[in-house]
Amino acid sequence: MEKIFTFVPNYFFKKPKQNNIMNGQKITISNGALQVPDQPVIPFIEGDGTGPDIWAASVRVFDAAVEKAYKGKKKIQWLEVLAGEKAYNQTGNWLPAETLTQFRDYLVGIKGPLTTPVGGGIRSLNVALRQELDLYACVRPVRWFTGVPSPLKQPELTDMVIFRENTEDIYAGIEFKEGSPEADKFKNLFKENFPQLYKKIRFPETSGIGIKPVSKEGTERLVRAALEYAIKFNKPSLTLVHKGNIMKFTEGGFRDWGYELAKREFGAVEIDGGPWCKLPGGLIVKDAIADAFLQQILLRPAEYDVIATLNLNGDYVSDALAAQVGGIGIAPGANINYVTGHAIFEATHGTAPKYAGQDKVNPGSVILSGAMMLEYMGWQEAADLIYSGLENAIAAKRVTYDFERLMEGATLLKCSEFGTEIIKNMDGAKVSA
Ligand SMILES: NC(=O)C1=CN([C@@H]2O[C@H](COP(=O)(O)OP(=O)(O)OC[C@H]3O[C@@H](n4cnc5c(N)ncnc54)[C@H](OP(=O)(O)O)[C@@H]3O)[C@@H](O)[C@H]2O)C=CC1
Ligand SMILES: O=C(O)CCC(=O)C(=O)O
Ligand SMILES: [Mg+2]
Repeated sequence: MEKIFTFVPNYFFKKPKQNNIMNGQKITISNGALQVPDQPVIPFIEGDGTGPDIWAASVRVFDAAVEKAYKGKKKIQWLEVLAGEKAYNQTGNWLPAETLTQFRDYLVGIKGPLTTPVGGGIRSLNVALRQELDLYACVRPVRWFTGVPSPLKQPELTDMVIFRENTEDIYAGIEFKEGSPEADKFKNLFKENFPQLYKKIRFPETSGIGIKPVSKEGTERLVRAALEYAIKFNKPSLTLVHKGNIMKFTEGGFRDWGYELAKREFGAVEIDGGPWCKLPGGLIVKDAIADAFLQQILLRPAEYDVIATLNLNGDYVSDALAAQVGGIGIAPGANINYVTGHAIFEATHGTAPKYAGQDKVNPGSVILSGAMMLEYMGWQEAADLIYSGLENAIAAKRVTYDFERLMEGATLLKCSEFGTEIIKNMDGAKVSA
């Protein structure tokens, strides 16, 4: 992967402020199980754009939920780590090595959104974090909370969990810029070795070139995680989403390797000669071509439960599905390596730069990502308090601009006020998560 570059030596800049984590301990993993101390140190990245507003609201919610659930017995010791514009301004480096070290050492972390310029400039820091820590599964649950405005007549029928492959595909960042010496060199190599294929490039002189690696190994670990999730939560189906009719050896490979894994490791047998198959417990493994899938999720969402897909498809599907249940203001996610236990939780949305510094946007996605993190840590009671606080705030129609503009009779709250509203409404009632 392309390295994130440093322009200026670190010592030239002031050191980032360190939090007081004196009493904190590391989360560890033993025999595949997380060991979570009562005062875990959790690194966080505030994020660019609207990130600081969202983080300020979210961290108050996390602390209040933990305090209310455990009455001081448990407490998160937050450790700020730098990435993005704040890191560049303070250290001259967009993604300091220390940040990666802290996420590696402390195992579980959370982040706000980070800016990626279009066209030139640095490559995505979000993608870099996932690749450097090998967080191969991007897990994005999509479900409707009662009262959230939605363009669908029956938004409650959309209840899916996306498992997006997070380390391969065109996100590997292997690209050659049109007109560059590297592009010319690559095209010459290609022409020499595959003259017939080279002829298929419509405008070879003016083409930028990208490479799309998709491996059996990468597919299998992602599909395995999705199948294990589907079995654990008794889901009726898993759908492999791909464009394998066109990209036969990458997206088509993903589909074939997914089915093979289901049969080999999970005992699936073909239904009516395949390719759909069924696990002994009844779980159906099926597949859908990505374009058709995007219309099916709107027209027949109830037919889909767990989705396993490649990196780019997963990116598109995440925002499309989020829109069905209220938008990306309320779409959480996690980047997880289920073998090492490393995980970084983050929203599906980006920095929403036009709203930066206005204390305006919905902090719900980061707050729900934090609730996912608490569940991952086994702190279910605190997570449930967050779910109940959020559901009650929405039921009272006291919401941020994205919901308020679509709800009748709603009260418009700022980002920070919505955080406070969630805290006030944590009633401890067990809700569906
Ligand atoms: N994981 C990450 O850190 C991600 C980073 N990015 C980066 O973010 C930057 C901006 O990307 P962009 O394409 O504008 O996408 P964004 O997700 O940042 O914003 C697009 C639109 O989504 C809505 N939206 C986003 N966040 C919220 C929120 N918290 N509450 C309510 N509505 C919200 C807004 O809609 P409306 O205008 O209707 O109010 C906003 O204009 C880019 O640099 C991109 O690379 C993008 C995605 C993920
Ligand atoms: O890294 C980015 O800027 C975009 C990432 C993204 O869209 C996503 O993770 O969903
Ligand atoms: Mg995206």
